[in-house]
Amino acid sequence: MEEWICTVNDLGFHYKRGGRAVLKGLSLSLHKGEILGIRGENGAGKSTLLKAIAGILPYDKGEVLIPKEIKKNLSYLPQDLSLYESLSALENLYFYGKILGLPAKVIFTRAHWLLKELGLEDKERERVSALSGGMKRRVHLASALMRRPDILLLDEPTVGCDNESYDKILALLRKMKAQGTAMLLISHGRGELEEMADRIVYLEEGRIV
Ligand SMILES: Nc1ncnc2c1ncn2[C@@H]1O[C@H](COP(=O)(O)OP(=O)(O)OP(=O)(O)O)[C@@H](O)[C@H]1O
Repeated sequence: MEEWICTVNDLGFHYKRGGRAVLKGLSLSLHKGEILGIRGENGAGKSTLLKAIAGILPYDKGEVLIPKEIKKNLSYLPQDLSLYESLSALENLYFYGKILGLPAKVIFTRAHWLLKELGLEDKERERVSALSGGMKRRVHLASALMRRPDILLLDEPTVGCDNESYDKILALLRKMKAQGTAMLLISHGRGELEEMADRIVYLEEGRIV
């Protein structure tokens, strides 16, 4: 049997506001090094599921099992951009590296590498506010990769991207996979899941069907 890295059993969740159950006994497993694609209609609960796995939402019932040493090395990329517009790409990455407690030298080495991989080496010192939407998406992804994660939770990583940004982002994700990172990937876009995922599951009515 394949080794799992994250198992979700019978997960239930409802938002206080709204009251309706969003996750209704959802179960899934993510295996080591795997990319698991998650599909579902708008409002099916995909983002809610990622937040519950990331530990941001306290679920009502069920369990999320992630080995302790892996849990410390989990990254979550939210759908909404979380960048300081008035800071440069490099300064944003410095900020995220500091949150992780990394030494400055390590931060700069990693940030330069990420920005180069994403085709932004000549934009390092530009304010984020001056970058295109696709370039912002690339910096946003880099912010979640300041340390190589064992598990990466991706909520629409290429939404609104031009072709170049899309290609750069997928190329970096492939590299991360080759380095052993497992991913849960939500996407609506242009065959991204077919291109990237080892398996695709469907979320419907709060469950995987
Ligand atoms: N903070 C919140 N408070 C109350 N209800 C919420 C909140 N966030 C999401 N919801 C509701 O929970 C349900 C699931 O939302 P969620 O964002 O998880 O779906 P999704 O599958 O990611 O949708 P999309 O594909 O549109 O991003 C929706 O009905 C949504 O309106």
